[in-house]
Amino acid sequence: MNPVLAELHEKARAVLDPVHYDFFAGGAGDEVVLAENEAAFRRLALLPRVLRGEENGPEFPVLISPTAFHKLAHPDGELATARAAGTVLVSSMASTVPIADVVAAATGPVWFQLYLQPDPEVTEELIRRAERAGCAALVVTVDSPVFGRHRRDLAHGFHDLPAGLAAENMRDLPGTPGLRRIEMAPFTWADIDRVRDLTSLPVWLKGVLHPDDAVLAVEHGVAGIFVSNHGGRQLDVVPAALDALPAVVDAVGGRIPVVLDGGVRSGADIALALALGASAAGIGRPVLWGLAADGEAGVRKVLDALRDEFEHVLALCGGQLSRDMVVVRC
Ligand SMILES: Cc1cc2nc3c(=O)[nH]c(=O)nc-3n(C[C@H](O)[C@H](O)[C@H](O)COP(=O)(O)O)c2cc1C
Ligand SMILES: CC(C)CC(=O)C(=O)O
Repeated sequence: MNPVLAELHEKARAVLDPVHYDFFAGGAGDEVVLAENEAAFRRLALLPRVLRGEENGPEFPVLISPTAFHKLAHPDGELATARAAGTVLVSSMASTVPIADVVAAATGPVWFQLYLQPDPEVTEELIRRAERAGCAALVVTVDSPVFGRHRRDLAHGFHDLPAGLAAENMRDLPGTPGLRRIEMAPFTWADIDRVRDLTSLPVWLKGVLHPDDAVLAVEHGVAGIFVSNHGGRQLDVVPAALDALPAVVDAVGGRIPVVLDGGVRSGADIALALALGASAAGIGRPVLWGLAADGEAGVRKVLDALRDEFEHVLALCGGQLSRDMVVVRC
């Protein structure tokens, strides 16, 4: 793990209310997948190429994956994250700052993460809010037909945000004055088609693990996919996100970009994801640790540390990353 990230994690653990720390840190079930996401990177190694001179590698290929409730981490919440981002920020539908304010504060493109809602008018209004705010894409999370079961939250009895905090995008939606609860439901590809018909924004899917679903995503005109197991917070029997990546990349065959998130904690992790065919890596918890430890400056430290380390790893790899450079450790 990058030492800056490790230090910010320790600081976050020390300053956060333990209930909120556990909400951020925890996973589903026995937290097997939570641990595996990081362990999968340790099982792989990179064979660097030599004598390549000065090759131009990819730009800093990191985006901020959507995480809920940033005001639990810091009073400035998503505003601090947006100010620090400087790269794509996928803003959670469950943000504690309305999406228009997130976009206004942002230093890079903002994409809106959407959980489709059972009432289509509610879903449409959320999409319109994202459009009006100036979001550059929609990211529909498809790995959550039901809520994950997080034992740490259940043990603490943590179900609701403290007084004064709310999922601000869920205010004053059709049919409900005031706040509406986020609902999960089992949607279908026809619902994705409807979202595509409703908006001219690029529509990404987040939470694809099966290669056949990746092919369906391409066939349904999706702009890109996130190979993700929701940071180990949904089904605790799936593979590590990194282990699911190569088959999805092969199925997609370069037709759309594939982002990997889950367990990315260093420049080497980013390099491994790219070598296995990801266009970019997403980071979830490290941003929350930076935010909790030091607000906007903390998020910036996370991104700067990863950028610096990734560039160093890339230089040591001869400026290029490809699958033939990845080997399994003995
Ligand atoms: C506290 C927390 C809240 C999350 N909230 C959301 C969310 O609102 N929407 C979503 O699509 N994913 C959500 N995720 C999943 C992240 O987008 C991402 O897939 C995951 O955190 C990546 O793994 P990492 O934390 O190991 O980097 C959340 C993850 C965490 C840890
Ligand atoms: C269910 C959401 C409010 C947040 C989420 O996706 C998560 O906590 O993993």
